[in-house]
Amino acid sequence: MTWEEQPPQDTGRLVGATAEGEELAAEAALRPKDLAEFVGQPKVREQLDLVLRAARARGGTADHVLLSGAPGLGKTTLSMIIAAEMGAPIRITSGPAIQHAGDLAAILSSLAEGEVLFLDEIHRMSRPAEEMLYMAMEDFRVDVIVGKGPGATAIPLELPPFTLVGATTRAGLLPPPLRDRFGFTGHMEFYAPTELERVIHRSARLLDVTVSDGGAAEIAGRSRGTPRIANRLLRRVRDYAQVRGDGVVTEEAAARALTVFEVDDRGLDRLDRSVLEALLKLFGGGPVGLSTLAVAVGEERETVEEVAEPFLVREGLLARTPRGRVATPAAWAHLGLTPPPGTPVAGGAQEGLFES
Ligand SMILES: Nc1ncnc2c1ncn2[C@@H]1O[C@H](COP(=O)(O)OP(=O)(O)OP(=O)(O)O)[C@@H](O)[C@H]1O
Ligand SMILES: [Mg+2]
Repeated sequence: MTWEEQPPQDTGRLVGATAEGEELAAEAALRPKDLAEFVGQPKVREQLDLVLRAARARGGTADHVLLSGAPGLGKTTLSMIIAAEMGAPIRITSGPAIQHAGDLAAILSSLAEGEVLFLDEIHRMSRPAEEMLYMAMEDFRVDVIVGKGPGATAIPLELPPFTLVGATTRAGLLPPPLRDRFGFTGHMEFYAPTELERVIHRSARLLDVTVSDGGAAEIAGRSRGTPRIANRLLRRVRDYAQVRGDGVVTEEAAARALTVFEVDDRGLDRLDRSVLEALLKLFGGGPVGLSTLAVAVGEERETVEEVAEPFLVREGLLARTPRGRVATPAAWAHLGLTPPPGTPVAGGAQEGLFES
């Protein structure tokens, strides 16, 4: 994928992992400000803590950091924490915003010493900008090209030392020379339910909402391992508790609210359930081709493949096989249906049915 192409977005879904518009302001208010406040990701937290402490002790600038992980897991939040922990200002931009090398040169040449440059969606930067970045990261220098054709000259420009923090949801798409120039890569994992409960309790305090332990657990279980979704569900459950209850988010209020908003106890929404239901009820659990499945649920192929399926696969409810999509026993159980006799058993039992 290059910077021009965009995957289908899942914004507008209550359980969508991406965010835009007004929600970004709501999110900013809930961002942890330092590493101690940042919940979960014990490995990345410990590694970053060492990297930053060492840099501070040396009185220098921290090495470049690459943060990779699915949307909503805290990459932007961590980049701001890195700046805060280093006592440095932060400049925020993104791959798609930098189309020409000149755009990048302008940003780089205006950085202050020690400043953190946060480059979101770094895998979507244009090729010429990427090449300029290599030299900037390694030698703190860029060559600014003046003029065109045979008369063009490269004017070297010294840069102050800075820390590049790159974020990507697709680390595999980064060219190796770029990946190699980061001193440290933090891989963000999906959060465990108990970690999400802590995120929810923390956000509830900031939003001034009372949430019981049961209420937090109920929301956490439906949040798909993602703090962004946990915070969003918390806001909707708070609305429900305020209008239909006494404002307190109990286990029961949370379960009822999320039933109203059609997010089931495993975090599946209407789209996910309709894909699963079609697979089970119309096609006996598969295998069925993606296009047929998409027509059956009245969605675009890409929507089914890129918006609904990844989570269903991650949850072990659906498998992609060379012969088509297949439901797992867990899918039948989740929808409370009994597989017809002779249904292929998932879990690799049938040879050739599942991808290696
Ligand atoms: N570890 C955490 N502890 C508490 N809150 C968190 C944590 N991680 C993320 N959040 C909250 O989740 C929301 C989304 O986080 P953030 O914007 O950092 O995700 P992201 O990885 O940058 O997502 P994207 O890939 O869409 O840019 C923010 O409101 C943030 O406060
Ligand atoms: Mg982000």
